[in-house]
Amino acid sequence: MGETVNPPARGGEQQIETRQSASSDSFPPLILASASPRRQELLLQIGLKPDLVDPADIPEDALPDELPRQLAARLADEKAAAVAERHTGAFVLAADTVVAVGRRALGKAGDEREARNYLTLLSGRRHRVYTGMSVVLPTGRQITRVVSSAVIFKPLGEHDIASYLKSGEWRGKAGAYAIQGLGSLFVRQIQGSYSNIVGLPLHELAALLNGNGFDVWQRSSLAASDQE
Ligand SMILES: Cc1cn([C@H]2C[C@H](O)[C@@H](COP(=O)(O)OP(=O)(O)OP(=O)(O)O)O2)c(=O)[nH]c1=O
Repeated sequence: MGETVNPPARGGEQQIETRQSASSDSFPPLILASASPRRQELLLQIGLKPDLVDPADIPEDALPDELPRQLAARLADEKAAAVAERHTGAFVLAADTVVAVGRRALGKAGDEREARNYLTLLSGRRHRVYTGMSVVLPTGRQITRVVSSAVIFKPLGEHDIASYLKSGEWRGKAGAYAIQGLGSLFVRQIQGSYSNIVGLPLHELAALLNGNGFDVWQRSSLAASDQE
């Protein structure tokens, strides 16, 4: 399988330097179908540098009566499928993170007012974070999984909310907060995967990849080079 990926140029696409290890040149490329810097950072944390970042551009609205878990799965699935159409013979990875309060899904807030509503809703409560992840394999087969974590927020005062909104951190984050940033000040407890809340559940991703022909230890730049 060739390692070079030369898709047609499009907005938001980012060519990443070639892989570190010459031995990896024969591997099918890894394409990250995501514009989220968090997902790139999480992959780098385990030594995986995508060969290409090619974000999907799909509408992210929920369908009538669609539950948060289903929404996360469907969007991850659609993102991976859309990008895989542009690339063959690659591992194409996409994800979608949704914050859920009961049956209600909170995506990214559109403006400060909506962000305030979300934070008010989350204040003093336990909620769930679902990340759907979907991988299209070089064979064309697609695998989608959803991972769920629970988060308990402390009760938020007006000073907390106003200051957080002013920080701007809420932008582009499901549920209008970032656990990896100032949002951590609100988090009393979590149950389940931390990386899942940030946007990509690393343990479950590795299990999925390892079980489907992508050896994470072998492809990680952080693992010993005699892993070949
Ligand atoms: C809950 C939470 C979400 N998030 C982020 C992860 C995702 O980037 C974002 C949810 O939006 P997503 O639609 O999942 O992802 P995205 O639009 O940023 O990128 P793409 O669709 O191209 O993959 O919220 C955090 O960074 N920290 C958190 O604590």
